[in-house]
Amino acid sequence: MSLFCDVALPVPLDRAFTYELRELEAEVGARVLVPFGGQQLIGVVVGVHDVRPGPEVEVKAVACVLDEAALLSDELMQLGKWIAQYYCAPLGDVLRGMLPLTAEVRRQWVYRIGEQGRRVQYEGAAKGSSRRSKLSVEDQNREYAVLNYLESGETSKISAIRSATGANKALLDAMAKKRWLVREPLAEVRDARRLETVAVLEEQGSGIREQGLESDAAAGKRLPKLNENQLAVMAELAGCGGRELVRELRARLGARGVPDSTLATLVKRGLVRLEETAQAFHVSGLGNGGKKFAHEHALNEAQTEALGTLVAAMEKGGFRPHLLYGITGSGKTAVYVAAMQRALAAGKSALLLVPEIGLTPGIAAQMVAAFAGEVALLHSQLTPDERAEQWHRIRRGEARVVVGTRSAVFAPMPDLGLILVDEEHDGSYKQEETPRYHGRDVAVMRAKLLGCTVVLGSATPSLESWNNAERGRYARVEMRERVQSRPLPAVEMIDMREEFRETGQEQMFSRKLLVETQATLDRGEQAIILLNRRGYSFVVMCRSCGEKIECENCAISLTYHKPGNEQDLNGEARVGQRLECHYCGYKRGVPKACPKCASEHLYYLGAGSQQGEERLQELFPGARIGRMDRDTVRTRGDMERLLSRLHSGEINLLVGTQMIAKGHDIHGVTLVGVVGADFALGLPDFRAAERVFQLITQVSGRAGRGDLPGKVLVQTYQPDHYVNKFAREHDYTGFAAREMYFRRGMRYPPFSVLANVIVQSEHLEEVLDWSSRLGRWFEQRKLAGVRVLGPAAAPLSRLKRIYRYHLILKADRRDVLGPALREMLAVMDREEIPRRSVVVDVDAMHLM
Ligand SMILES: Nc1ncnc2c1ncn2[C@@H]1O[C@H](COP(=O)(O)OP(=O)(O)OP(=O)(O)O)[C@@H](O)[C@H]1O
Ligand SMILES: [Zn+2]
Repeated sequence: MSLFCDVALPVPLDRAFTYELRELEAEVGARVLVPFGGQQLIGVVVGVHDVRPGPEVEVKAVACVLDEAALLSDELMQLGKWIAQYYCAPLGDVLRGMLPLTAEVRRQWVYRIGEQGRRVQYEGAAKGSSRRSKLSVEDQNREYAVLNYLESGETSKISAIRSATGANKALLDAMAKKRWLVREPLAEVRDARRLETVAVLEEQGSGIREQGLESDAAAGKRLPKLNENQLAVMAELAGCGGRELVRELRARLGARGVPDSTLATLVKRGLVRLEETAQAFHVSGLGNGGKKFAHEHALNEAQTEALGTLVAAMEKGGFRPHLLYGITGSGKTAVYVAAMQRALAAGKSALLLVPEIGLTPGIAAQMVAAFAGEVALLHSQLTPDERAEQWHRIRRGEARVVVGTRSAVFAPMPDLGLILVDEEHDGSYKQEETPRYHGRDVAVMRAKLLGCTVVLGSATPSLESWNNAERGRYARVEMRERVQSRPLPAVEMIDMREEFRETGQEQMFSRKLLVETQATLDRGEQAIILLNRRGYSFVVMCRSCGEKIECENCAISLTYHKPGNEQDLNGEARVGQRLECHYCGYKRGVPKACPKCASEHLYYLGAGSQQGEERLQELFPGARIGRMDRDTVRTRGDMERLLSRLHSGEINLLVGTQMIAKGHDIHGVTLVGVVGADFALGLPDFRAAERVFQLITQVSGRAGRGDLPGKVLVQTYQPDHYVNKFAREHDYTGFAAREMYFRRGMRYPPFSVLANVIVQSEHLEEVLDWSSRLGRWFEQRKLAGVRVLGPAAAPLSRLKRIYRYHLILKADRRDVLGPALREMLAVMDREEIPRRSVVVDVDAMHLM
């Protein structure tokens, strides 16, 4: 039995803390509860030993060991340490992110009587309760009751105090504030909830549905006591086949202003019953729009060959990274499924990472169809309880197939034999908070530690991965044809400068796009149009003073939103027209005059998806239009409903932001329009061209996936830009070669390694001071092989009231960048620049 353990805590310090075990036993990789700076924190044991720290350190005792055995395997502990090192992040933060088990520990407060409280109690008893107070007599009496109740000095939970005295939390906290009570956190472990509640429409209730509940007051007449809210609940339930998770139901109805209590009323009246279900997962819309699921296809030649390469790698064993470059519609999913089946057959488990399950629910359905009960899904819309439940299932080996977003790369799978990363180029794999790891790169590292096969798949690989393949670090597997020899769509560029010259008008849509859209709809086919900004207009400018209306908290133009049938972000009431900040969510009414010069000539610029929808409705009154953006799609459910209306053909014209480009496989789409995508070419970020190329290629890839060939029209002001030229030819390889040439010349990744160091504070003076001190230090230090750009104001110079300056570090080699950053962090500590004020973003995806 060891005397001490070293614990990694989620605090911004690059070190572990030593605690005394005092007869407790703790394994490396287990969680413990320990006192830290006046609170109790959960940390992970990273070492046990008998070496007492020096006398200058006060060693406290572990309060509680939360896990009998290690929760994190050796392999995951190693991976965590690698991440901490590589991304310069505190190990405690990394490990906390790897263990999604917060649900198992509920924070609770306990109270005990304080010194001041004793005095008051004594005085009160001596003089009677005549103290002057703003409180009601009732509350004053309650306060005394609480003091009496806690007289013994023991701590007590809020629930116990409340039932004894009637005091609520606000009253207790107010007492703690005037030091009558002492408030302490109590962390307690409980089992993750295993059950979910489902609402089920009762017989009597479904009868109502058949009589046409949704449409009219008829149902209301027959059952005069059902009010509007109750009818809404019944209709929603009927709409999902008479059964739905209560959680989902509440979310959807809540968004329409129906209170939670309505469901309870219906239960009381016997129209709905509640059932507990052990099934934490619920993949609705399991249909596949009449198409076959991935696992039902006999693989074609290219797919068979790709699979052969992957299976051979798995059989050989060892670390084998692959880049699967397969054009849009080449059938990559079927190859993933087949490879995963082979891994399972060999007694291994398989992990598939996807960018955002919510945006491509198709993938979840494909996996559930192929692997049924063997699948665990991990994504951001799980509640903490569900996440914990899945985590344990996976760890017990009950789910040998895991499909999930970024953090699923930490899934505690035994015998992991295959890791797949779909759409490996997607930016959402990068976590934009500490630890700022890249899920794809962590996947490759995990495969390396385990010695297993890893496959990165994409139609538009990141230049980093492409370069790794060119250099032979990754084996390249290619699928250069669409399934069933379907052609890629013809891509045509429409020069919007010429369009303006010829029509003399600035129009959102070109004449050609309108003609082709009409023809597509007339033929009974579907069209989608990309307008990659949400809202109505994304700039409101004053014609007199030239001022753009900006957010109060951010250096960002506010976006104008018209009142729509969409709900407000909290899912509450409907909102009217407003200006909204897309960074911090700040909203304000629409001013009549310029806030700066009071001129009434406000000018709305830049068409967003909401305006696109409105214009299309005017231009094509007969079209059945749908819109897909963050305003219309809030939950997985929203996305599923929208996609099923597309698959069924109920929607024949879809407008939306880049969400529409994400992996959707809608066979009726034959026309894709791209509007205003080259705006992003001008952004001050070295990945701008790569992103625009990916976007155009991916959205083009949605056309012609069924029996009919597709066509793409790209409206642009720069038809000769190389991005547009290569996109027109579907020439990824050509684009990559050209872009590599620039990157090499400018020494940008993949020809250097880069870190963005962002200095931030609410106070501009601090930001200026700290960033210039860091800048001077780099200048004097003259690190060999490291170039430092800046400090300079970040392109987004203020976000959420925080001022931002940055330094960009470029290094030739990884092994000089890491030490340079760590030295900088040490200097910051010496100079007392707070660690939380400096963000170190290694391999930053955005330099904004
Ligand atoms: N061997 C096959 N024969 C016929 N159809 C197939 C075959 N394999 C896959 N498909 C179908 O081809 C379509 C495209 O497949 P999938 O969605 O996997 O493409 P993808 O390569 O992932 O493309 P993207 O990168 O655009 O998402 C799907 O409808 C799929 O069911
Ligand atoms: Zn803002």
